[in-house]
Amino acid sequence: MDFTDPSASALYEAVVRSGGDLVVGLDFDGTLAPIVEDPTRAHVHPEVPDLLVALSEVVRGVAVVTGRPVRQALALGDLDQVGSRINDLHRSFLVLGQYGNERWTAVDRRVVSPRPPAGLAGFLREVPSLVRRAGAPDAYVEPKGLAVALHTRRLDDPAGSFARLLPLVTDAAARHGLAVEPGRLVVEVRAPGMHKGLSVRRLAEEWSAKGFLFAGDDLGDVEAFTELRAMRTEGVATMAVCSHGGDGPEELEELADLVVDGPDGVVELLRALVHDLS
Ligand SMILES: O=P(O)(O)OC[C@H]1O[C@H](O[C@H]2O[C@H](CO)[C@@H](O)[C@H](O)[C@H]2O)[C@H](O)[C@@H](O)[C@@H]1O
Repeated sequence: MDFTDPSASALYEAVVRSGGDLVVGLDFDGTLAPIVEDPTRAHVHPEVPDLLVALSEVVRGVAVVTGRPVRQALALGDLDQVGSRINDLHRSFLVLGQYGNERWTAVDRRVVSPRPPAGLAGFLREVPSLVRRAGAPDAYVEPKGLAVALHTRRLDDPAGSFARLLPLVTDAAARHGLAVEPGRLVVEVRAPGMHKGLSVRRLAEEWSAKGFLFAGDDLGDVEAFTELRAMRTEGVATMAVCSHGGDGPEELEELADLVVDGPDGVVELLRALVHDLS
């Protein structure tokens, strides 16, 4: 792997030195799977399944940490099958869904999840009026069990619709005691209190990580990147990788140690990691 930035190169070498004590956390959409118009058709890059298995053999653990419900990520990423293969090798693999609220491990093979937040049913009743008032009546509404995501990517004016929808949704979510998670032409409403930063911290503790590499592409990954910075001051070798593409947020790029070119770039990096750790 060629690094143009010497500080990224030094961080990568430190992460590689953590070897068998390294944890790799990977976001799903925009990181393992290219962004597509229809969220039900977001499949992982074809090399991802084999790479996750190969990676699991040379690191302490591999985790997919996503805003998606676990079951969706398992289906779209063929991750159930990946989990079986990794389990057969007696290595560690898990999927944390809905920003860490749901958990699935290759050993237990069942989704552990809390109940939907109390305010969600009330918020859902308001959705038709919210999208109408935002001039986005055809926004795609993605029910997620513990949350709901409102997508504007397939509308005539995706960015304008998103900008009009966000304040209305933020106000309604607050009235129902819910949190708002804006993303790439999507705004999600969910329970407060959990985010990818906490997920990263707990994974590092669970797997006694001496190194942690995390790759993500969206605002929902900001807390994970921030947590990696904190862990670095505590002596853990960390690297935050931004999977750059199209409408991804500048804020994440600014926090990143390395910016790669979308899922293709993530795959190239994971390939290098497997090679350098073997
Ligand atoms: O944490 P992630 O794995 O990145 O999940 C975040 C959200 O991703 C999905 O939406 C995004 O990807 C779609 C498919 O490429 C795209 O159409 C949409 O515009 C993106 O925002 C997913 O649908 C959401 O539920 C996730 O929360």
